[in-house]
Amino acid sequence: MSLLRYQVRADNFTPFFTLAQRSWATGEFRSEKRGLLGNMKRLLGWSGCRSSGLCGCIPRMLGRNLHDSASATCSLQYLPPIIGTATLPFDLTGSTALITGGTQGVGAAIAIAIAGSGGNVVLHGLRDDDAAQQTLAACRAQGANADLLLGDLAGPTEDCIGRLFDSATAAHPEINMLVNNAGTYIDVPFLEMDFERYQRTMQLNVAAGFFLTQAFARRWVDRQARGRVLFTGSINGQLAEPDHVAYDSSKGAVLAMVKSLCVALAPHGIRVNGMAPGLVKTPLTGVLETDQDLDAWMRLHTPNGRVPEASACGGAAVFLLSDEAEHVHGQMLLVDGGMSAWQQPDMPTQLRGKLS
Ligand SMILES: NC(=O)c1ccc[n+]([C@@H]2O[C@H](COP(=O)([O-])OP(=O)(O)OC[C@H]3O[C@@H](n4cnc5c(N)ncnc54)[C@H](O)[C@@H]3O)[C@@H](O)[C@H]2O)c1
Ligand SMILES: O=C(O)[C@H](O)[C@@H](O)[C@H](O)[C@H](O)CO
Repeated sequence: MSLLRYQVRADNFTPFFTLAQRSWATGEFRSEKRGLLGNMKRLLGWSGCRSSGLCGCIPRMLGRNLHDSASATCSLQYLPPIIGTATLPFDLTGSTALITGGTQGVGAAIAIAIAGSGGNVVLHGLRDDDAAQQTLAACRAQGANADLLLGDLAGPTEDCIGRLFDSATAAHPEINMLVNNAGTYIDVPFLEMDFERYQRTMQLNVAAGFFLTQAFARRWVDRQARGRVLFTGSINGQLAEPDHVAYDSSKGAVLAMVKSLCVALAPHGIRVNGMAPGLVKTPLTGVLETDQDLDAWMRLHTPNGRVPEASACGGAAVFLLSDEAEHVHGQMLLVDGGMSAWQQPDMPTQLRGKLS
């Protein structure tokens, strides 16, 4: 049993703190959970909060967001107003994520953001190459334990999922977050699409995430562990493109799966959400680096005028995985610069004028 005395300015925690904003919370916190007090100190350090020699936090936050069986007491003291806003750290300390397709692109950006938020990562990818090694190094540079597992998730479902699940849980039994990110698109006009390419798209983009989530959910339910699952969807799960019928169908399925899994797994304490990028720069969309016309067209059709690096997806992923999103279930968060909010971006102004 360890003891932490705390004194914290309440306006640093307004999202959680329903009491008077101009106040100090002081009190004691006892925990039997190893490492939790260290986490609390780190959390408070990050939020720039002043402490009374020792660090601490409000009991409500401890009880609700860290799921600890801790006891805490609290008293309040009225203080003059303090100007400034809180920054809330999304702390993943003590968590380990398996990220499929985590070696490059969007998956690597998610991995690096998780590492930067205190979590550990197990990257999964098709090959061990320079990109994979760079991502591992970037995660380790942030203090994370980082491992790499390889395998092809577009193969026969039970074999490839079973192999990844067995090797990941054998090496990292503590995995409590699954990021189903690996995906591919095959850009073929609908009338030319064949069964083999359709099936490969669906196997990787849909079936792999379905069965990997099932394997981890069974494990977490058995162990009464609160797992978290994040899918990488796409804006194409909600908006169509002519030559993307298989891809769009797969991402539409991911959107529906996030909602269905939420309903199936929330009663077990498992949270499932998705993050849907618009167009971001990754090896998959490498043409953007060389094709100025395409890049310019995409900027023109994105309200914030940007086609960002994949790192733009990291913050949304970390938020959805964090305890700060504890009541966020079954959502697909679009990270698209506003593209999906823009109705008929191609309509010329003179035609649009006729509508008004
Ligand atoms: N780049 C974008 O603009 C964009 C936009 C929306 C959604 N997405 C989605 O983001 C996810 C990642 O895309 P990206 O752009 O980073 O792609 P990418 O090609 O840069 O990276 C793909 C990752 O998946 C892994 N992978 C590929 N095929 C695999 C297989 N058969 N088995 C196992 N792993 C495999 C690769 O090793 C790599 O780590 C995908 O689900 C994609 O649909 C990307
Ligand atoms: O999911 C994705 O990989 C992206 O959304 C792409 O499909 C782009 O949106 C499209 O290529 C632009 O036209």
